[in-house]
Amino acid sequence: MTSNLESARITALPDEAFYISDFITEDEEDWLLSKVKAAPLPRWTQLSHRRLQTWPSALTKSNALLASPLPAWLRAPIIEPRFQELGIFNESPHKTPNHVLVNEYRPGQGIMPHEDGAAYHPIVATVSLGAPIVLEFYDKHIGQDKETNELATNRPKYSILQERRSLLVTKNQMYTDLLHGIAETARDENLGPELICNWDLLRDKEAYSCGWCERETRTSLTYRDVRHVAKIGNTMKFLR
Ligand SMILES: O=C(O)CCC(=O)C(=O)O
Ligand SMILES: [Fe+2]
Repeated sequence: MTSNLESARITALPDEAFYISDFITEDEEDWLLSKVKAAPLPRWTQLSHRRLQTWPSALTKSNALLASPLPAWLRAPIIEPRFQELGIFNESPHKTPNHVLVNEYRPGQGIMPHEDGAAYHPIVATVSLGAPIVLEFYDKHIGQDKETNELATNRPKYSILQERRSLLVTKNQMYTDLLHGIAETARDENLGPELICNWDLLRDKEAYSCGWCERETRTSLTYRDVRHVAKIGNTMKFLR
């Protein structure tokens, strides 16, 4: 896949991650946000620190997806043609994402460091809408830092600033060997070329020249390929 994405590579990272700041237009962003808002309230799962929609549906207990197409508004123009042109999912089992999470974070909200696990092929493509946010990556091992006595997981190993309308692709060891999370804060701080791995690829560095950014509501569309798809008629064994 990487040939078409090579200019978007985040070279400060040891394994594969790519960032495209202008992935969708402002009109497309407005339209996508209106589609997210148009979903009926029961589509949302309210968690304590964010809310989310799961398309086409939540995975079964055995981590299978019940075969069902993604809605048209999540397919075009993001998958067709843009992901296809970039070849992002060329190496994944179904050659296309079949599952999308819509996460909405208000100021002060976030997601605890976690890994996405074996249900998905290790490629994640995230489109950011509405406002910038910092995604942080942590070592998996919880150990004590000898100098500071802090738990190692308290400090991110890498930080990526995701601007609104951007695409972030992470794969392989970024997926399997690290945890990722979003701090529960009203303000992202320490923004600058030292700590933000994709600083050179940002659309608007000036906006962060003060070193911080006040959070506003940020919505993400997280595209992945679920490995196991259960066809209708064959679903009963997956539902058990
Ligand atoms: O909102 C994001 O960018 C991250 C979401 C995430 O990590 C997840 O839903 O597993
Ligand atoms: Fe995640």
